[in-house]
Amino acid sequence: MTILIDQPELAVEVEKEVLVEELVLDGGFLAPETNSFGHTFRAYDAESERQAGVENFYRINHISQTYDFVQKMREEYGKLDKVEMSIWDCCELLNDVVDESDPDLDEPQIEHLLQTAEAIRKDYPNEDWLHLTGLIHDLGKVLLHPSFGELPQWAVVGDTYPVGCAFDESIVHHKYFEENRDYHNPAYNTKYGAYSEGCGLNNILMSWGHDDYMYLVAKENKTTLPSAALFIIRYHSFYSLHKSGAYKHLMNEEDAENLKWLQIFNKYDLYSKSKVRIDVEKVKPYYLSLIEKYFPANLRW
Ligand SMILES: O[C@H]1[C@H](O)[C@@H](O)[C@H](O)[C@@H](O)[C@H]1O
Ligand SMILES: [Fe+2]
Ligand SMILES: [Fe+2]
Repeated sequence: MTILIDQPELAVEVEKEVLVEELVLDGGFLAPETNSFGHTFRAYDAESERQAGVENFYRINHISQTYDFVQKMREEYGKLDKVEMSIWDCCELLNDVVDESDPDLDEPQIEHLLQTAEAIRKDYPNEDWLHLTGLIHDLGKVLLHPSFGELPQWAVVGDTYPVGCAFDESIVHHKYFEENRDYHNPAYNTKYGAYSEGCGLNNILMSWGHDDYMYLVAKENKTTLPSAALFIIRYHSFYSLHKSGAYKHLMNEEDAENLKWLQIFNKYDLYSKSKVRIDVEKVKPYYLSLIEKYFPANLRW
């Protein structure tokens, strides 16, 4: 936040400066340096109680996410014929869900949704669409739930990446791709593979999981959220792009614009992970009002 003060009298200027500082300190979101296990964030090789489980998760994920698999899942889940439910009821289903791919968090996922949204709210009080994006960005993890098909964790959570072209070295635990069938297929293992320069992310297949699923749900249920929100939901786990800058040759101009919002969003998604719980009942009325503004009462999932 920047407040410009034009030619103030000296005494008043000092007073205002103190005020501005306090506002920033109290109100802004401060990213912590370490996670709740005492490590830096996303330290996939650091010895910690979560390390072995997370690495095993990525081993199975990298072996199993193939071009064919993704095609089948998109087709099956694109039907949205599993459940009819409101956004908030879905959030509550995530009460029981813990994400096995995450080295930084072992709290139930509903806490992560609220922690993300509330952190954004501190820095962007007027962007209500971004608050709601925070709340729903991981809602696709309901795929783990029995009524949504009870998919295994490797097909729901973790970082995502394109299939149908070479797996970039910056992807977490890259070595396990050697056991992926597509790694040995010349149609899929070159820089462009099944794609072409600047074809746009909308035209590539991403490994299947909660991002693409929630994107499909939001789009097909005709959300009125802006396109940046849909982009954030769809690509927030695509760290090799938004953090490492890989795969930029597949983006088009619109992707480049939306990427700016995703990079803002990522700070709150990653660094709000903590053991400090949000009081669900206290913030619920605010989020219900946003859901009502941007979504129908019941959605097809
Ligand atoms: O472990 C995490 C978690 O599954 C997140 O929801 C996903 O967005 C991240 O990319 C991933 O690293
Ligand atoms: Fe996520
Ligand atoms: Fe998240």
